[in-house]
Amino acid sequence: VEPAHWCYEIQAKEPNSHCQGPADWSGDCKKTHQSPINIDTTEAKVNPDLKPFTFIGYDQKKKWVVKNDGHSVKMMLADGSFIAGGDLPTQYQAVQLHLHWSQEFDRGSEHSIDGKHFAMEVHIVHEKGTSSSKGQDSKDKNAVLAFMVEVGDEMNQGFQPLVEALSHISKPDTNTTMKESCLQDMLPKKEKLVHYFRYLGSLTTPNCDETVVWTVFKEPIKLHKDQILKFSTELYYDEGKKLPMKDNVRPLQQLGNRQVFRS
Ligand SMILES: Nc1nc(-c2ccc(Cl)c(S(N)(=O)=O)c2)cs1
Ligand SMILES: [Zn+2]
Repeated sequence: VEPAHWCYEIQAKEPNSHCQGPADWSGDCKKTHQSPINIDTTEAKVNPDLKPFTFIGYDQKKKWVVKNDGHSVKMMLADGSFIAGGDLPTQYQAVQLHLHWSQEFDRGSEHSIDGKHFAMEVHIVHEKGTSSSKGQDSKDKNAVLAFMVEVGDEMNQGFQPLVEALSHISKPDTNTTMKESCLQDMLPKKEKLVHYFRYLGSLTTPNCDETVVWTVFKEPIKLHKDQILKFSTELYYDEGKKLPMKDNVRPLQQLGNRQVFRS
């Protein structure tokens, strides 16, 4: 019998789902330095070493490949974009951008800030340096930049290429090529990215490896509600297009003995 694949609660509670919901995730998912967490801003300690980031190649216009991987929608960023600064030990190479969301705009983010959840959360996943400099399972093998998404009253033009691609990848394990776009146009203005929270945690998907340096930016991305709703109405978890892809959000994890810092 095949080992059950991991899934989110909304999928696990379907009759005959046979997939493992968050409570049953294996790997490192039951360890103590897990993500996501609630960020209590009053408890966050100012760290003057948390300097602004340098974004390299984030302004390059490309026709990104984007896929529905059955858990989220993922833009493949390999070999062009990097980050440095932000008190990271070296440059990190961007690997992929994906999102987490709900149809309810107050429960679509994985992290919460002072108990507030947002409509969506954007994750840009980076890997340390180049292949040669990568240690095995070092605590900072990955760096994820997390951006909250709020409902705004204007269309976010920078997100349109991604939003327009969704209808072409409604089924899991499908991909398509987006119209030309650049990462920079999808993010808040650089000067707004000086305020962020920092802590050491994990992937929020199995095997939940505790190898992530998390950066959660204070400044949210604003999308029009119709743009946000497109993720829940165009994408599906299943081949049969019976289960709309939404609530792909891992429950909050305990902070434990960890300290959250702030720039
Ligand atoms: N949809 C999928 N997302 C991942 C993944 C891989 C690496 C990371 Cl770091 C993350 S997350 N959510 O912690 O940013 C997710 C695999 S499959
Ligand atoms: Zn994620």
